Amino acid sequence: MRVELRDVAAGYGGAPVVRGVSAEVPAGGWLAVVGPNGAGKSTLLKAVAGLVRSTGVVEVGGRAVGGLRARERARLIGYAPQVAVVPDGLAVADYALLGRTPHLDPLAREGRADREVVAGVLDRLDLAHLADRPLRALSGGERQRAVLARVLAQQTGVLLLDEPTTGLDIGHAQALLDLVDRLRAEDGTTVVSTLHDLVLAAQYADRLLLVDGGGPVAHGSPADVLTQEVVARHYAAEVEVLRTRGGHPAVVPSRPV
Ligand SMILES: Nc1ncnc2c1ncn2[C@@H]1O[C@H](COP(=O)(O)OP(=O)(O)OP(=O)(O)O)[C@@H](O)[C@H]1O
Repeated sequence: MRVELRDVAAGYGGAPVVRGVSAEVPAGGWLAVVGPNGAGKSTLLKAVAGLVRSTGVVEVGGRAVGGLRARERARLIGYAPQVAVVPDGLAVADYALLGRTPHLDPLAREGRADREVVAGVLDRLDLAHLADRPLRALSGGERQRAVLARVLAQQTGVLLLDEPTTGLDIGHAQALLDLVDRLRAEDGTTVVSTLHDLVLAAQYADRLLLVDGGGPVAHGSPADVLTQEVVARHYAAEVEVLRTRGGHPAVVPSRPV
């Protein structure tokens, strides 16, 4: 499902905190929104999710997000916020099952097929052994994975993931991004994510959008966007740009000797 943004501005009531953003993400594409703290990345994602007021065009599958009812939106778009508020007492599996709600008839209960979807997602996120554990009794990384389990159980054509790897160790971060990548390749799921980790962003996204001060400053392939000068200018960081074996740029901090 294609995502299209044209001259999008969004904010919280006062002056827009992000503006002038245009991007097209084809079905099965992965756009990573990167940029320094406070640049407007999360706000942009919320605008695509229809959760903050925006102007310009935000379309998913050719439909304006602002015109969709909440239930309809939840069938098309799965959104994982950077910091999710979760019902602490709920068990992991029951929480993930909430992701099936938009697919149920009103008043209907989840059926076997829904439980199977959840079991599959928990398995793939290494959460199966924690299925009955209340959310309050999870580590930070386990909790983050539970939030993603709910969103993946929603089985939407578009995934909006705000810093999905925060708090995850390198193995779980990789497993999560591999899983999302598989959904993208096999089901044509379209992904828009924010990612602070530029090494991961360059390996998984096919396009990067660099936002600074609320506006887009670079847009293109990871190799085009992640140059030493661009990163130095917009992050005020001393970095080197190495290459991975797969040819992806790997931005690493360069400590003065
Ligand atoms: N609910 C809100 N009300 C008012 N201003 C907000 C709100 N949320 C964020 N902002 C402001 O909007 C600007 C952009 O914030 P946003 O969270 O989009 O940045 P970000 O690029 O995701 O940052 P980070 O990398 O730190 O997560 C910041 O100046 C922030 O202080």
